[in-house]
Amino acid sequence: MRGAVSTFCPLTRLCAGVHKRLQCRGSSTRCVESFGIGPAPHAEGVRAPVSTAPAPRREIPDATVARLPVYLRVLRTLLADGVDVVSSEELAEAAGVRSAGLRRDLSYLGSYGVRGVGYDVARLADEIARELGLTQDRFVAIVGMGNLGHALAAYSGFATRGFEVRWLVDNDPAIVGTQIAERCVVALEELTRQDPDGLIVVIATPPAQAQDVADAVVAMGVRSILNFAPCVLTVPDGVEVRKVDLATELQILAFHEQRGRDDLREVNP
Ligand SMILES: NC(=O)c1ccc[n+]([C@@H]2O[C@H](COP(=O)([O-])OP(=O)(O)OC[C@H]3O[C@@H](n4cnc5c(N)ncnc54)[C@H](O)[C@@H]3O)[C@@H](O)[C@H]2O)c1
Repeated sequence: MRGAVSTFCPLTRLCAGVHKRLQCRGSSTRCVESFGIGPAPHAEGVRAPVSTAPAPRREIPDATVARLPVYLRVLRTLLADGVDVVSSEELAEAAGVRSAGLRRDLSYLGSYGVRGVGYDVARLADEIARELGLTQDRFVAIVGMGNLGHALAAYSGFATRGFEVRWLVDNDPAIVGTQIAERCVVALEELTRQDPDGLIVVIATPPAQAQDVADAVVAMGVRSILNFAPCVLTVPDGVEVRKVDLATELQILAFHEQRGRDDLREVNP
């Protein structure tokens, strides 16, 4: 059935070639939805598959997920500048990626743009935000209000990307109750009494305390942790931990720089 619709789909004609570019997988409904052009009449004798079942979730590679926030940032800047449509080349250049890679990334979302026209900026931004789970309110709790915690609390970039820093947490009685970045620091016990829905916990404690903090917030129902402490956290299935380690990034840069120098020496001994 899917093959039959793919072969005879009248949208090839109606979309003036766009449908081919979509590499139709047999669903003209999907084509209509992808381009927001409204339902199309179907050729005689050809029936579009009608399904009310939700489309199966497509696996998205981690590398693509990592680039989606970059695309979203660029798209929101374009929106703020009043740009309605952007070509894949323009979007790719602004995001610092190749346009073929960008098109492949966006194809995982079912976004193929319109040939010769480009992507609808607002629509694509919405799609990416939805895919990233940013249509739900997200709150951040920073645990550990030392040097790093202070810097993170003062960082305005969370709010501009839709993350409200709601809780600043420490276990030092000298710090609990003080104001940092116009917020009152609370004890960890206070945080664990809160609703975990939409909460992401940032751990900025010394490594020796990070597992205890992770255990406490997992027990309250938190499912997302961003860990700055240089240690491996053990968490149950269903809890996602991302690790940030600037020193590791520097080591990777050092590795590539050394490789580059070695390559040059091989060319010009
Ligand atoms: N990933 C990175 O790139 C990166 C960069 C800088 C620092 N770090 C790491 O971030 C962490 C914090 O660094 P820092 O310089 O801010 O340290 P810091 O000593 O200045 O601050 C740590 C804070 O954590 C609090 N704390 C300790 N145990 C706690 C607990 N159980 N509950 C709540 N609060 C607790 C302390 O009271 C203190 O205020 C360290 O693990 C450090 O190695 C990582």
